[in-house]
Amino acid sequence: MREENIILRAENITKKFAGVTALNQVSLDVHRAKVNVIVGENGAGKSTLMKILSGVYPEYEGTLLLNGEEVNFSSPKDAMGRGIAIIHQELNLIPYLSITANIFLGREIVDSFGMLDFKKMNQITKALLARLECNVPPNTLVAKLKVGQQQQVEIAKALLEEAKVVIMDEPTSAITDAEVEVLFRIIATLKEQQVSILYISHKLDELFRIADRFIGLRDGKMVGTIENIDQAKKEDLIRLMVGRDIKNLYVKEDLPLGEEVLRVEGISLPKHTIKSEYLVKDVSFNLRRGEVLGIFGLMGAGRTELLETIFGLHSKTMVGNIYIDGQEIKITSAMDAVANGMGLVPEDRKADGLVLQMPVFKNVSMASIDQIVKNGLLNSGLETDLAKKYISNLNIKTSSPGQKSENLSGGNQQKVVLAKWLATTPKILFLDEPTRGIDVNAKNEIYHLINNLAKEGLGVLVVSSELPEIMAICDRIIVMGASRITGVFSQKEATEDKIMNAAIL
Ligand SMILES: Nc1ncnc2c1ncn2[C@@H]1O[C@H](COP(=O)(O)OP(=O)(O)OP(=O)(O)O)[C@@H](O)[C@H]1O
Repeated sequence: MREENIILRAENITKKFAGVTALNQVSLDVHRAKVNVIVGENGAGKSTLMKILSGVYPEYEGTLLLNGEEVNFSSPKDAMGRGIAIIHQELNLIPYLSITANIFLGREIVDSFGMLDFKKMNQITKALLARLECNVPPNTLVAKLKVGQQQQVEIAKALLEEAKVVIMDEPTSAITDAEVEVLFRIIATLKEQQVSILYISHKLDELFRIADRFIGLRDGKMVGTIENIDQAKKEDLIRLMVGRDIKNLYVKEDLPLGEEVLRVEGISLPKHTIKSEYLVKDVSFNLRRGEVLGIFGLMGAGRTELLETIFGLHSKTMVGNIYIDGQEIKITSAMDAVANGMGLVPEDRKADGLVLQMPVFKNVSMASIDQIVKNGLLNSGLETDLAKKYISNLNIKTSSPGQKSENLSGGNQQKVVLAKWLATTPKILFLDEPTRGIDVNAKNEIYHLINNLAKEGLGVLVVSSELPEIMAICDRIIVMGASRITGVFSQKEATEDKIMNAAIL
């Protein structure tokens, strides 16, 4: 690669946190006007590296060169001023400001009287949004936008600063398939405009669509690159990430099923705003011990709302009946659900699953107080042992059980939420997108774990929007479309075509 085609170079970058070396002598090049993809397992150091490149962490060892010139960014603003923008997984917009106000925050245009020139700012915003195929009026409040559109606003912000390098950290984790297509077109246009992209994602299929090259990180070290994408196979990518082949990507064991553990009949959930419309409409199914039942649907199909309704989170507005072990029960809160042997691993781990400020061991034990209280006193030995067991079983990468949960990598935070619910030893487990943000190796581990839970007699209900995942791990698949059930398939009958056709009914 000729020097002028390298926009950004990292030389021997080391970053240490208390007790953890997140990056160890990492050297790599970012190629100009290419999609440079960073791959690696959970905790490999990808996000830490992106944060150094974008000025979030000004303190590190080693050297950064931008267009051959040494740089040291003191803040994200400083990096942005030098043409490096980052689009974080959790978007950073202010919901109750307009798109224009968000885009121009801190660099507002004023007219000759010193007044904010909204006309001009709206015009520029409109033009930026048009470049991104987003036709929403610039004065729309950000709170009213879908996640995909909010991401487009973040990209528009980067374009306004004429960013030369745009860093995207798992940009497709919360957007619809249609929005992913728009994002990929935007990336292609940015490349034509000589913008360089640094991209992180665990979705291997999408990476093959957009990557120009792969850079592998493992345990904080740079392990190599794949430059010749056309000839690369999925196995090559997995080897780069994990350091070995993962043979036999998981397929569910065919286990004998036990008695019915859960049955729901006629579950409906009206919308708060318009009572004649429904988020969940007349859903009935049963779940047996040892069964892994999948719920597939496109975004907005009502899958998450269905799980929440059964779990007692909408008890005031729901209708329908719930039976556990053949007995009808009324569940009016999450506490009721837990007392009746249910566990729910939610989709949004930061909002619903994890207290980020708390150490790992507290998050693990939080829903299992009865197991760690002896004679009315909390037994901290039992509490730590419980955490250690799950840290080991789920292979959670943390410097110690006492580490603050917010310091764990995204994928490892997800595993802590899973541990919290497994520790309650439920008989019915709801998993909502359990492997979002989880690397290919850990995904396999989680699939085996689900299988083992089923073997022990749990009934498992899994919501997933990844078709290959749902087809590999479930005995039976319910498809939802427009708030109702539109198809049910056994693992043997299910094909991608049949499931997709039912989902878009
Ligand atoms: N602020 C922090 N304090 C302590 N340790 C940290 C901090 N930030 C990251 N780490 C640790 O550094 C390592 C690398 O984390 P990083 O978030 O960069 O991984 P990642 O490759 O982005 O993982 P994922 O795919 O799960 O998002 C992990 O072991 C993590 O626990």
